[in-house]
Amino acid sequence: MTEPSTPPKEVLRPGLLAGTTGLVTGAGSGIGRAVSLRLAALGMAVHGTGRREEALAGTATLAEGLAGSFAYTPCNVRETDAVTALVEQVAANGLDLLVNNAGGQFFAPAAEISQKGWNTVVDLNLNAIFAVTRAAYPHLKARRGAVVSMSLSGVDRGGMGFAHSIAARAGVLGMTRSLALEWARDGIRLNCIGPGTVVTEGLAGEAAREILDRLVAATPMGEPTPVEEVAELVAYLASPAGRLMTGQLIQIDGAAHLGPGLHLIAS
Ligand SMILES: NC(=O)C1=CN([C@@H]2O[C@H](COP(=O)(O)OP(=O)(O)OC[C@H]3O[C@@H](n4cnc5c(N)ncnc54)[C@H](OP(=O)(O)O)[C@@H]3O)[C@@H](O)[C@H]2O)C=CC1
Repeated sequence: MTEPSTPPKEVLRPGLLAGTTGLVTGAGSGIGRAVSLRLAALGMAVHGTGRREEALAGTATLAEGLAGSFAYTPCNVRETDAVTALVEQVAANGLDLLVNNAGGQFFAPAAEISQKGWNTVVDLNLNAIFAVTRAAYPHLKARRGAVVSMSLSGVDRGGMGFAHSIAARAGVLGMTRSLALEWARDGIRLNCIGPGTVVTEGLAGEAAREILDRLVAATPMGEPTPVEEVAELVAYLASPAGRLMTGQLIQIDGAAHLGPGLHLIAS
């Protein structure tokens, strides 16, 4: 059998997530937008957040006509009180899925990361995730829901150029595994996804071309991870088929985590 040149990226059945509700952070771009659109296509009522209203509005436009829906509220997830209030508002009528996707970092050798820069990245990629997840807990418990947190390929082995981000996301992995235990009898499942290189806004420009080329060259399968394939994995984890999957780091990265390492500075 010959392989199709463009493999199908959508394998889940229509209507799979009808009647469910989800919250996606960072829903206005990249992976978060693709995840939101796929969940809505499968019937979920998705609520998205992020700082830029126009980006969220763009996702809403793309979601028009899908089986589910996409609504949004701009919010900075680093503002703990605001994001906690948002979770309460969104989850008031039930919450089946939380996708902790908002995140990011700058690439720098650790010796050049200021304390403020470190704190900013840890606030975004760890502290905000705890705040949102803790606020979501009673609502997820009521619906035996799921949490998916976007991490990095190779997060458990380290990488050069983003010590702050890897430290934060390794913290999220530890939190995920701990809460998978604490909340197991509540029926709440928590997992991390580790994408390899994903060509989104941050890596799509000409200036980022060299970084992208280096990352793809360090990926044994020799290609970046399409956003649609990350989205399909999130939907799978939200579905009944993922019922017994919890406490895991699932790397969707063309074996990048087994390769030479995805380093953003030279050794
Ligand atoms: N692209 C890649 O190669 C990889 C990405 N990842 C991770 O996947 C996730 C999505 O990244 P990707 O789609 O590529 O990148 P994007 O930059 O497109 O997405 C990041 C999203 O997070 C939102 N965000 C950032 N800071 C905040 C904040 N303080 N409050 C609320 N929202 C915020 C942004 O929205 P806004 O600016 O409007 O606030 C944006 O929508 C990130 O956690 C990223 O680190 C992991 C592995 C690889």
